[in-house]
Amino acid sequence: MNAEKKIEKKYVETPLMKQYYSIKAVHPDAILLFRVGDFYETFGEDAIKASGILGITLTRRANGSATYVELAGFPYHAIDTYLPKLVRAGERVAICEQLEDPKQVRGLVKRGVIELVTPGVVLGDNILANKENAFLASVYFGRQTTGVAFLDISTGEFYVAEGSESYIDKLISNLAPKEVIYQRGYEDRFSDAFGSKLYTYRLDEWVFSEEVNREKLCKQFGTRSLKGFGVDHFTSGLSAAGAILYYLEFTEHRDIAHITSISRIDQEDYVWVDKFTIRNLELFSSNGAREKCSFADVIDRTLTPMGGRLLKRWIAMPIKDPVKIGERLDVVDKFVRDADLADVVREQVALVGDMERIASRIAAARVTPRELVQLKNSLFAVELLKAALESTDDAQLHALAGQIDLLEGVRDRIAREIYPDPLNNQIQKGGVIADGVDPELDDLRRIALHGKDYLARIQQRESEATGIPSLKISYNNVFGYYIEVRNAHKEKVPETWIRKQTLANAERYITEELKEYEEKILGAEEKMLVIEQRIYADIIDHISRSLSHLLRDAAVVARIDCLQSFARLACERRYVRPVLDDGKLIDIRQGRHPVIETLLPVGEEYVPNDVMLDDKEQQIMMITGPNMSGKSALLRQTALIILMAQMGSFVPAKSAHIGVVDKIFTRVGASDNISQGESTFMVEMLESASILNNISDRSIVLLDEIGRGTSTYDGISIAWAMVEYLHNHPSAHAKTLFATHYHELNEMEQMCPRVKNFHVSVKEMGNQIVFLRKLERGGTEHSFGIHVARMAGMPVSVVSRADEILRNLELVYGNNEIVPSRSIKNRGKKPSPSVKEAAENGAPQNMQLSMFQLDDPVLVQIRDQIKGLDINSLTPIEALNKLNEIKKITGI
Ligand SMILES: Nc1ncnc2c1ncn2[C@@H]1O[C@H](COP(=O)(O)OP(=O)(O)OP(=O)(O)O)[C@@H](O)[C@H]1O
Repeated sequence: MNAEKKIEKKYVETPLMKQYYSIKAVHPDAILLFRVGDFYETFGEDAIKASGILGITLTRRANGSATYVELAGFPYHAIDTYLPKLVRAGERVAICEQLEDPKQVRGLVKRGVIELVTPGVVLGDNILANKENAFLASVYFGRQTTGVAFLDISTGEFYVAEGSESYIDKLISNLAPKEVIYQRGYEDRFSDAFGSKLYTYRLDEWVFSEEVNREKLCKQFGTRSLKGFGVDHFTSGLSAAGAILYYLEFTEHRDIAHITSISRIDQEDYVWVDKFTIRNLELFSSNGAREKCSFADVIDRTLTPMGGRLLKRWIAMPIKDPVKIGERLDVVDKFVRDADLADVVREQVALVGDMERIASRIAAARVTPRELVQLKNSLFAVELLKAALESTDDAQLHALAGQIDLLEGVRDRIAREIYPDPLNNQIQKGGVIADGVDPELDDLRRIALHGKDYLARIQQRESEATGIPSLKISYNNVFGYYIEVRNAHKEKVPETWIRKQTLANAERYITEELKEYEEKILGAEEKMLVIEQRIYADIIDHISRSLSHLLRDAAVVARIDCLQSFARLACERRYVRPVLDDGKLIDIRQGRHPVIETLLPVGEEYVPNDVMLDDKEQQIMMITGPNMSGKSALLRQTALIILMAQMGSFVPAKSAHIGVVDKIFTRVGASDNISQGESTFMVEMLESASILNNISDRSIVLLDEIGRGTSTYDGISIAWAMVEYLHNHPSAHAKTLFATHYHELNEMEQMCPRVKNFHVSVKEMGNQIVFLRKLERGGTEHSFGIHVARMAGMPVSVVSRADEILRNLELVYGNNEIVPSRSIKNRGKKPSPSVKEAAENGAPQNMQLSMFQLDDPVLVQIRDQIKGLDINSLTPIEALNKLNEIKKITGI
């Protein structure tokens, strides 16, 4: 370590490295891309990391015999390729530029960090995904509540909320931020509340000062208070929101005029869809997944990036107000019924570019000429869209049209002043501002243009005068315009020409005339660039004044895009309009799974099913059925249909009546939290506990194979108790679909009047079973697990051994099931066998006493008679023999 320090010290001695280390000291946790000439260089630890992530060569720069520093760099123009890779790898990247023109300065050039790119603060198109928000979240643990704010700097969307930590956790799952900032010192609390998978950054407590942050926000929005945004009463929420503005400054993102407002997220407005449900319903594909077959992928018919992003939010945050849902459905309905209107709308929406991201790039003065042209085209399309909506007699559509601002001033200015197809996409290179905008620019262009003819004329004249046919006039940066002559004609070159360069088979010369011309033309080029840049900056400044209108238009287009997407899907897939109300009934007729039905092989039809739930007759549907029969699919499709209805979409069913739901809870299958040190079963119990603790009478609960992760007895007991709890809860009759392999639970129907048994039907054909996938009333007796094992290609010996064991067990218990757990079944039901009965029926060798009830008379007697014997390992027959022996000896 000491040796390394020494090495660094030596480097500090060179002026360049001294400068490097002083800048690096300000950004110790970022990879510093240090601009040196045409290269970005990284040093030391940064170089080791960068070379690993980017696959670029790592070298050691020697400094004397014993000292070195690692070095890895890449050409500056490759930054668009390399920066996204570093950020995607979760690195923070500080871009350090030369702030002076090296040609103009002697000695060391001034350098400074111009931008700190972190996973949550990204503006570059090449890092951002089109249809995905890139939120930065900020969490503040306040005294009373926890506050949270979300900002997507690339679109200007800014939200604030506060509440319990589990609510904030839900919001974090809904908006999936790329980075979360929070107070230093709260590390344990943060990971307890939100897990350890998020990319986080900690800031000092003072950054979250409520008072300072209120002021900061008002300044940003140009208002006196935050009342107008309806967020004035938030305290910890505003602490979190202000910290975001601080963080933007900290990362050198100061051009944020596009952040014009903040909206609050109210818990009461949205359906509770937590991270378990997002995962269990496979709402979104995980990052980097190749196969795009999540729910979001399958239903997305949006045509704009804005629409795509909004759709994701609608999926994760469905709404609860039947009136608002009805407003969305009305528009979808209109598009479904009026195909011509839908076509016109689609045609125009498809022409609209990413107005939100363009707005952010205008604010940061990074917008490219082609993006401006795209903005102009978008505004023309928006005009036609508005006209199409106004041409209808629909009040909703009129209201939407009313929110559209045509921004003619902006649109016409771009149309007038920027070439429709700019020659360059960088204003620095010119060829962007149209003719006729600036008389001086036009004049200079004429000179430059005629210059070309002029050069062509000189070339022709000299060629004729010297008799050198291949003579060519070209330009390079070193000595400007020159005449190139092939060696074969060297002798014909006039004496007045000045030789500048000798190539392998040619010579290059300059002449007085060319020099003069060069000064004139180069001066013109430079002047033109200055003028073009000035006009461009003025156009951007003009548009900057309309950013809030631009963003409002973008929001309307996004909304229309989502609604047309729903309509298109409804037509493609024969979806129907759901009926929503405040009632407690859920009645889905012939519902289908929106994803599975699209993935079935050709020729296979999805089997639709009915699901009816209410709070009086049928609160809990207990669904049994063999493995693979379709239980999970049925559970998920029910949740998805409810979610779609509350998003405002049509649904895959023949009809659907949905009494609005406030929370969708799901507990399905294994989880991936095992890496965090929790067992599968622990995760199952944690999730189940969270469900039971949060249900209301408007909730829908999906429980799939609860108890599977533990022993049969424990599993059945827990499952049974959970159903009882759901059924008997005094105030919350949460509607529940309960899929299980434990047929014993069918007995609950007799004890709990709102529990109803169903099974997914199959047909047995010899050794095979055929899945009919139809949901039918009543329970089942068989698991067919061994059939499924056979179908899966298990070795024949295993399958037949399993068959044999099953038959033994059936023999012992006299029915199909092994459930000695009489604490559950005792309630007026036929008891499971006792140790004595089991022994007399010839219990198999693998049956141990631990499987019986603790108060079994044989067990009690043995325990009383033989202290210290490990009776659990005995079989029932051994136990009975032992007991008889003892009785003989003791004579009891
Ligand atoms: N209604 C249906 N129509 C057509 N195919 C279906 C239907 N339901 C399910 N399937 C198909 O059957 C497969 C298995 O369904 P699912 O996973 O729901 O079974 P399961 O009963 O939950 O099984 P297990 O108990 O083993 O988890 C699905 O992946 C799907 O391809």
